[in-house]
Parts: sequence; C-alpha cells; structure tokens
Amino acid sequence: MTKLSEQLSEQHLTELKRQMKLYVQGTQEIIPSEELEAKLAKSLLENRPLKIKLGLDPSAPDVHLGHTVVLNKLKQFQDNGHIIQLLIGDFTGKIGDPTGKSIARKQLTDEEVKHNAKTYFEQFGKFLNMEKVELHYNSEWLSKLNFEEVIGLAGKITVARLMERDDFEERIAFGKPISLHEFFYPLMQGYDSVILENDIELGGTDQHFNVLMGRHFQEKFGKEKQVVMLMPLLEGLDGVEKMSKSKKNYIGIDESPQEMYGKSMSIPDELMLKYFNLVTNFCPEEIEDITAKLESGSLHPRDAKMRLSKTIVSMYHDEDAADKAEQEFIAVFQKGNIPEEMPKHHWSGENIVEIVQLLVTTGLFSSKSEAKRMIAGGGVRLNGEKVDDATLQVKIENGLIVQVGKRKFVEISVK
Ligand SMILES: Nc1ncnc2c1ncn2[C@@H]1O[C@H](COP(=O)(O)OP(=O)(O)OP(=O)(O)O)[C@@H](O)[C@H]1O
Repeated sequence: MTKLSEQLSEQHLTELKRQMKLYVQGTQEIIPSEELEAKLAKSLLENRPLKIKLGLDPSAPDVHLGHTVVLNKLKQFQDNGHIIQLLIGDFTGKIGDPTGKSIARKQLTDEEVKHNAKTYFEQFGKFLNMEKVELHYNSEWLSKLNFEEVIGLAGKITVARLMERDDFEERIAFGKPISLHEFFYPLMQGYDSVILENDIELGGTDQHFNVLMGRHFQEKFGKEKQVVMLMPLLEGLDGVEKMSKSKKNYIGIDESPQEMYGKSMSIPDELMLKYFNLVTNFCPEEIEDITAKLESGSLHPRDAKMRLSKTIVSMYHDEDAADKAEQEFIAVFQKGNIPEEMPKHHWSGENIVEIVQLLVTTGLFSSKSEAKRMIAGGGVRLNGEKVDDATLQVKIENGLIVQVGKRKFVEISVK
C-alpha cells in the first residue's frame, strides 16, 4: 500500500481496490503498477480525474477487433469518470511509424491523414462517449517547434537508447537504411506526453518502446511521469500474426453480421478463450465457467465458438442480426445446405471441362495445383457432392453449384 492510500477513507479505499482490479484485468504489463495505484489514490483524494492517452497512427482507418482490446480498456477508464485523450499523430503520420516494419513507411499526405483520422473517430464512437473525449492532433505543437527546440529535444535522449528499438537493430543487422528522421518518431511521441501531461498512456505491447518514451521525456521536462499500460496483442484469423489490416487477417467492426460471424467461427479453437477475454464484455467468472466446461468436455468447442461469434456480432450490430447470422451459418455450414445468395459465374467455355480448370476459371483458385491440393483434402463439392478425383470431367449445366471449403460458393449460369 502506498502512503497516499493510507490517507484514504474506507469508502475511497474500496473504490481504489475496485478500480485497480478492473484496470489490471486483462492488461499484460503496467509500468510500474505501484504508480498506477498512487495516481488513482491521488485522483480519489483530490477528486480529479486521471488523463489517459492513446496515440493513433492515422494510417489505418479501419478499426478491427485488435484495436478494440485497447478501446475496451479506455472505455473502463471513461466509465469511471477519467478523461480520455485521443492523440492523432497527424504530424508523426507524415513520417511513418517504423514500429514492426523493416523498411521505412511511406509518408502520408495531409488529405490522407485527415480522411483516416475522421474514419477513426466515427468508429470510436461505438466504444467511447466522444463528447467527453479530448481530441488532439500533434501537428498543433510539433509543427511549431523551431530548429533550436528540436535540437534541445534530441539532446534529452541518447542514440544508444534509441537503438534499443528492435526494428532499428534489425535493420542495421540486415544492412537496411534508417533515415535520421525516423529516429525522431519516438522523440515526438514522447514530446506529445510532455504537452498533454497525461497520467497514463495505453497501447498494445507492440508500442512498448514508444510509450516508454513518454515517461522518459515527461521526466526530462520536469513533469510527473506517465504510467504505461500495455495490452496483449490479439492474433488474427490465422492464429499466429497480430490482427492487422495489412496482414488481412482481421475482423473489422464495420463488417456485415454474416461476414463477422463466419470469420469469428474460423478462428483456431486455441484462441477462443483469448478472444472471450479480450474482445467481449464477459466477466472473469463467465469465462472461467466456459474454460472449465471446455476442459471437462461438457461444452463442445464448436458451441463455445458459436457463442463467441454471436456475442461479437451482437456487440457491433444487434441481437436480431446475431440470431440471423447464426441461423444462416447453421443452415449453410452445419446442415451442408447452400446459401440463398451467392456469386454467379457466367460460363462461356466448353460444356465439358476438367474440374481443376472449372475451379480456376471461376476464380475460386489462382492455380490448378492449388485446386488439386484442395480436392485431395476433400474440400471441393459440386452440388453438395464431395469431389475425390482431380481429373473429373464436369458437365456444365445452368445452376451448377461449385463449393470450396465451408464458405466459398459460385453458381454457374449458362446462357
Ligand atoms: N491486434 C491487436 N491487438 C491488440 N492491440 C492492437 C492490435 N492492433 C493494434 N493494436 C493497438 O491499437 C493501437 C492503435 O494502433 P495503430 O493505429 O498503430 O494500428 P496498427 O497496429 O497499425 O493496426 P494495423 O496493423 O491494422 O494497421 C495501438 O496501441 C496498438 O498497439
């Protein structure tokens, strides 16, 4: 217990414990945890809300479930009366955040930055009360620094400290260039915290280096140091890589109920509990219950995943849409039925064709060898019948339904 918390009333102490428990839940790392407790204690004593910063690189305008991991944590703070500061890195966006990239990112134009930022705000309204959110653009202060001030800022950090960043180390090791301006990215992100005087900065664990810069520079400028809270990274549909727009392994929060449901059903079983933890609002007891039932075998993983998928759809659409998406999924994939609507392919070739050629011509595969592999794996059906033979000659008929895996369908139409 900190000294400050000793000055708290019983009521405040209970509140402090409640909030600490909430914020710690699901968070991967708090640097340092005792400072978070001290800041919360002070906030209760002085009846002053804390300021929580989230920095956003405006190069990714589509909010996906990965982003919601940090957004849900922000919402907890907002629900408890704290102030959310969203910082759009419009100035830094022009440089390009090198995090996780082995080459320099392309620089964005003013228009691109503005458009992307606007899209972010619209989508964040699904989580946060935007009327209470403070919006900041770092061009407000960064574009005003003169060269002397920039040199002053650079004098407050060593090159060795900047070189600790993994992707810089990697690029040097592989002989790839790093431009000097890229070194300024973490400096600017740190300086944002000096200006915003935020108490906490939130981010995914991939932001570890950047958010620590805020602590470093606030101290150098004689300010109270921010606490850093890092959220675990949510893997995408492939189950391996971080969910990310550029990796195309994401579930966007603006996607249709059917798309969202289908994509959620395709995540690997091993990731299910992580998704329950990070992207739903299930309480720890409910998740423990699901875990125990899965372990004992009394809950089938498919049923648990259906519950997850339905929850995700109802969070971003509504219960009715979630029910409908589920019913459709059951009809199509579990009973082996085919959907009412599917893409049509107007056939203009021979009326007898080899199955692999049919799969390539309809665009279901880009090569015959890929198509052959799928047939060998039992993933191709014609009018619901499994195809075992990759040399099968198919008679083209109007209304023929070609199916690949559980979710891809094409209907052939012949004029
Ligand atoms: N898959 C994820 N899991 C958890 N947090 C994430 C994930 N993707 C992004 N975040 C977090 O969301 C915040 C905003 O991220 P940012 O705008 O840099 O997106 P990004 O990582 O570039 O996304 P993308 O790779 O899809 O373009 C950061 O704190 C980042 O760590």
